[in-house]
Amino acid sequence: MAQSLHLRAPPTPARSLSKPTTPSLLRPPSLPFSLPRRRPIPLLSASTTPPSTDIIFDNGGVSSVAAAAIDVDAVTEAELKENGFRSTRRTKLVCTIGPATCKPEQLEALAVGGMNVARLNMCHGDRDWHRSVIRDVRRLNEEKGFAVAVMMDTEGSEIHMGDLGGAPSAKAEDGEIWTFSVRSFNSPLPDHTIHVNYDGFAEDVKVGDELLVDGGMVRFEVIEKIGPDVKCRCTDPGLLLPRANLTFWRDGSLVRERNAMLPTISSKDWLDIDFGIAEGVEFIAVSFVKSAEVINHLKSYIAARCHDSNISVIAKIESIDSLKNLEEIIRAADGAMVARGDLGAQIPLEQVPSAQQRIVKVCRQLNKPVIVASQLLESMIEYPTPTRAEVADVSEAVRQRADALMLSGESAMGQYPDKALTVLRSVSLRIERWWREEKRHEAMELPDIASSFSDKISEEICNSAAKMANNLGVDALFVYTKTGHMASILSRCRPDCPIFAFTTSTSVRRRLNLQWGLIPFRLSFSDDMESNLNRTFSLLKARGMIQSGDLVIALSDMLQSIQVMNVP
Ligand SMILES: Nc1ncnc2c1ncn2[C@@H]1O[C@H](COP(=O)(O)OP(=O)(O)O)[C@@H](O)[C@H]1O
Ligand SMILES: C=C(OP(=O)(O)O)C(=O)O
Ligand SMILES: [K+]
Ligand SMILES: [Mg+2]
Repeated sequence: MAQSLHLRAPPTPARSLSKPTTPSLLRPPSLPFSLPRRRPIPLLSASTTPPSTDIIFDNGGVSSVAAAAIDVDAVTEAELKENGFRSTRRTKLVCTIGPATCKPEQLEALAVGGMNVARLNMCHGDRDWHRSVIRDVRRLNEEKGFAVAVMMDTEGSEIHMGDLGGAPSAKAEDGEIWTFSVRSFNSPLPDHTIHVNYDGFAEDVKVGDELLVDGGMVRFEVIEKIGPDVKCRCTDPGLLLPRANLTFWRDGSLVRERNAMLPTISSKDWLDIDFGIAEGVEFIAVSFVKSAEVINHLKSYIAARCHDSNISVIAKIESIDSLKNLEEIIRAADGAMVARGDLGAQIPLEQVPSAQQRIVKVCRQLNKPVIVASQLLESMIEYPTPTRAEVADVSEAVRQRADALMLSGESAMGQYPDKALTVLRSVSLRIERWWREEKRHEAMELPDIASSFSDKISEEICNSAAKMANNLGVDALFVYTKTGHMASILSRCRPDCPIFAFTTSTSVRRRLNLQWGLIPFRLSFSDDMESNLNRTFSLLKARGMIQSGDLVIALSDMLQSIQVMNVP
C-alpha cells in the first residue's frame, strides 16, 4: 500500500441527535393541453458458472462472478478496461416487465442491457404470470451473477375502467354516447359500454361533469344517470385502452372527495403484498399514496412478517395529496417514484416538471432513492428511435441526479424494449460525463439526517470521503457495509467516482442496486479491514477491474473508518 491514512471514529456513545423537519395545487378548468399516455400498440410477445460465495458484483446489468475460479463478466470488464472506473453508469434503470419482455431470454437481454430493477405492475397480468417472471429473474441472478431486484407496484384503488371484455382497445368518436357502468357484464361487452371498477361511481358523478380517460387521452361529458349506468357524450375522441384510469372534474376541479375515502391499499393490494412478501421482492411501490400513515402501516405489516425486514417501501407520488404531504411521506418511505403518468392527470401538465424537481430534491435531502417514471421514451413504444424532446427529458432527470429512470410501456409492451433501454443507458452515461467534465453540480445543501450519534459519525465520514474523493480525484470509493446504510449516504453525496459497495447479504446487494452510483457486490468480510482490503484488491485485480496504483478511499461501517490508499 503506497499510502495509508486511517482515521478511526471513537466508540459510539448512546446519544441521540435531533432530526430536522406545502402547498396545494389548483388546476384550471381543463388541461391547457393533453398528451396521450397510451398509444394503440398491438401487444408483442429480446458462459457462466454458478456464483462463488466469495465475491459477486453487479455493474448495472453487467455482472458476474469473481473468485478463485473467476468467471469474467466481459461487459463490465471491457467497460472498466476501456474507460476506467469513471465510465461506469451512475443512474439506475428500472424496466416494467410485460408481454414484450417476460420470456427468460428477453429478461436476460434487459439485464445485460443495464436493467437494475424489474418492475411488475399489479394492474396487469395474473398471479401465475407474476410468479413466473419473479422466478425467472431470480434464476437469472443465480445463474449469471446479476443483482436485478424486483419491484412490485400495487394497483391501488383509484377509479379505472375494466378490461374491455378482452378487446385490445376501443375507439371513441366525437359526439358518440357511451355508457359507463358499475354493473358487471359478460364478454363481449355491449356496444359502447365501459365497466367501471368503483361501485360508488354512478352515485358520485353529476350530470355536466367532465370524465377524463388517462388524464385527457379521451374526454366525455356526463349527460344522464340511469341507476348504475352513466351516459356520457364523447367530447375529445381517442382510443380507450383496457384498465385506463378515470378522473372526473366539476367546475374545473378534480373531484376527489370520494377518492380520498378509498383505501390507498385495497383488499386486492393486500393479497398482492402477501404474495410479494412470500416471493421475497425487494421493493413494494405503493400507488396513490396520500399520507405517511399508509406507508407506516405497510412497513409495520412487512416488519411483522419478514424477520429481517428486507422489503423497501417506495411511495409513488402521483396525486395532489401526495404533493401536499410530500415531506412526511418521503420521510416515512424508503424511497419514492415520480409517477408522472397519473400525476399529469391530477395536476396541470405544465406543473409536472417543477413537481418532479421538488420530489427529486426532497428525496436527495432525506436520503431516499427516487425514480423518475413514465413517458421518458413513450414514442419508442412504436418507433426505434426517441424524439429529441424525449432525449432532453431523460437528460434533465439525469442532470437532476435522480437515482433511477423507469421504462413503462416502452419495455412492457413496446416494439423496441432493448433499444429503449440502450437509449436510457447511453444518454445517462453521456450526461453524467458532461456533468463531471463541466463540474455543473451545484453544491446541494445536504441537511443532517442522522438519528443517532453513531449515524452522525457515519454521515460525517461519508460527507468527508465524498469531498476528499472529488478533491483528490480518486478512482473509486470502497464501502464495506452490512446494512447498506453507509453506501446509501455515500451515494447521497453524488461523488465524481463510482462507489463499490461490499455487503454480506444478497438482498441488501439487490436493494442497493436502485441507488445512484453504487456498484453493489456481495462479499463475506470480517472486522479486519486490512485483510478485507487485501482480499478485495486481489479478487478485483484478478478480474482486471482495478490495477496497481489506482487510488481508492475505503470506508467501513462496522469500524466507522476511512482509509486512503493506492492499490498495491
Ligand atoms: N403484466 C402486464 N401484462 C400485460 N400488459 C402489461 C403488463 N404490464 C404492463 N403492461 C402494458 O404496458 C402498459 C404500460 O405499463 P404501465 O405504465 O406500468 O401501466 P399503466 O399504463 O396501466 O399505468 C400498460 O398500459 C399495459 O398495456
Ligand atoms: C408509474 C405510474 O403508475 P402506473 O403505471 O401504475 O399508473 C404513473 O402513474 O406514472
Ligand atoms: K400500479
Ligand atoms: Mg400511476
